[in-house]
Amino acid sequence: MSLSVADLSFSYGARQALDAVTFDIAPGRFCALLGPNGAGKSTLFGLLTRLFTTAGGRIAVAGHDLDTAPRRALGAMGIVFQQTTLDLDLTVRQNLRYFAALHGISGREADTRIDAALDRLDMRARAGERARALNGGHRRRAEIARALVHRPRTLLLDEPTVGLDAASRSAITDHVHDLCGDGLTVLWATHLTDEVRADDHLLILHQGRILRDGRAAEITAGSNLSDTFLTLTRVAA
Ligand SMILES: Nc1ncnc2c1ncn2[C@@H]1O[C@H](COP(=O)(O)OP(=O)(O)OP(=O)(O)O)[C@@H](O)[C@H]1O
Repeated sequence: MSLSVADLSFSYGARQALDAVTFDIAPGRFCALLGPNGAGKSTLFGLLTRLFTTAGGRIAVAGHDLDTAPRRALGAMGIVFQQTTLDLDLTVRQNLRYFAALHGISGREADTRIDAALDRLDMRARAGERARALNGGHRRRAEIARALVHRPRTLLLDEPTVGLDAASRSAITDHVHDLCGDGLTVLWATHLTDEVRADDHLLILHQGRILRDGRAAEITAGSNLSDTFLTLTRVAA
């Protein structure tokens, strides 16, 4: 499995944010983690990226246990956080070069990888522009390209379309779906049902618990996802 999470629980003091969360994502799959505000998506991302830790449960990335082999596990992961982390005064290429250097990649090898990552997001023509000059959608694409430079096996994105207009949102959702299939696995957190496709692996998270885990089309069973999601999250509220 590309990403394996078993029996993960987490509390902020008395408030339980995750309750025995368990799922596996197969290599090359796009997995949508769909949950309303407060479902626990960011908490799960915090644990996956080791921003914080919890005593119980287990996380493995590309077979590497996050507790016992954190460098390998984190090295197999690309991460795009909700808030932008580009240096707005640097060009797109400089931002990616800086990130590559942090991973010990420099010189011609870095440039080759950066060009390939920018091509995957259709961003090569923007490489020389300062991040500040880009619109929100292109900044996000630059960040996604940056997260691919070290060739991760699994890409995590925490609500990557927040604050974007409809056209940029749809373009980024398409781009990231296109990234899957050649071995890259994606975990995409969202509260927007229109970002999920029928063939996606879908996890519905509500109040810290996984309510559904399967192919989106099977979960909706002919109904539309928005209705299914509202019904599920209303019933369990
Ligand atoms: N630092 C904190 N201290 C206390 N409770 C917190 C803290 N961070 C989150 N919570 C609570 O934990 C639960 C899960 O929050 P989390 O931010 O993980 O959800 P989310 O699905 O990412 O929501 P959103 O879409 O609003 O970001 C919520 O009930 C939230 O109020």
